[in-house]
Amino acid sequence: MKPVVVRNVAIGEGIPKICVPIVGKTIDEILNQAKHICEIGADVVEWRVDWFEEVKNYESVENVAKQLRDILGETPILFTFRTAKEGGERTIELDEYVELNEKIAKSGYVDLVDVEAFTGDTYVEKVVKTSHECGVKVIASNHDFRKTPPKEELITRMRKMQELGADIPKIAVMPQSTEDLLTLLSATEEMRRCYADRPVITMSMAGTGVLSRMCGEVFGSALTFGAAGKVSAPGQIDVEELRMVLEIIHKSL
Ligand SMILES: O=C1C[C@@](O)(C(=O)O)C[C@@H](O)[C@@H]1O
Repeated sequence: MKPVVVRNVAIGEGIPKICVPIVGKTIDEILNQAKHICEIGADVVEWRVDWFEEVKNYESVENVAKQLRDILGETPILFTFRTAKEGGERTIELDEYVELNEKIAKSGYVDLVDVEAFTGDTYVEKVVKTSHECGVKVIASNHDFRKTPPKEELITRMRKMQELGADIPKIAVMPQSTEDLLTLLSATEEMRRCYADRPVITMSMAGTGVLSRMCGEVFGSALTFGAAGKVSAPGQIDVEELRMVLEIIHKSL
């Protein structure tokens, strides 16, 4: 399995990488969060652009992306518009969604884009193609904020993301029981052992799922989201505490 190398960060090798989301509404909030993340350190920074109040104005989006690049230097930037149907802050027309992702990939200011895998194959493939032409990696994602589908279904979805050409499949699900957490971990482990030819990212959300955000190195999840203040999904823990736990596990393996 080959890691995905973005700037100097090898995702899928060694200790899981920590990604910290920016969830500001205004330009000031976004840039201040970026400065704060620089101080505490992150392997990857996710800009959750669906939170941004000016997201419908592309010029403004690109202008903020440029400033984020200046602030974050060599830290890889993941650009994510999370749609309302997958737990994000707003809805978007499909054509606009594709256009936004393609334009930002072409801008040169971001290193990775997140595309929701079940948007429609042709749309996903279009974003993947354009991103790759620009040297930008693609995370294909899928979220279920209500439940945890069966293991076979989780694996089928991640395999589908590979087939669509994503560099990293990602799946986030909500547990309704401790057994659901085991289902997510078991799907991750089987995916790595039997099917994955690239890194994958998985998490079980909320309190019941929190263990899944820490034990990626054991079961096969290459990156985990940690919070610097505001969380972007239930169950994210503080970056510094998360880093400590990841290191403890890493040392023991
Ligand atoms: O897809 C994900 C994962 C996530 O939902 C989580 O559960 O940590 C947080 C989101 O910001 C990110 O885009």
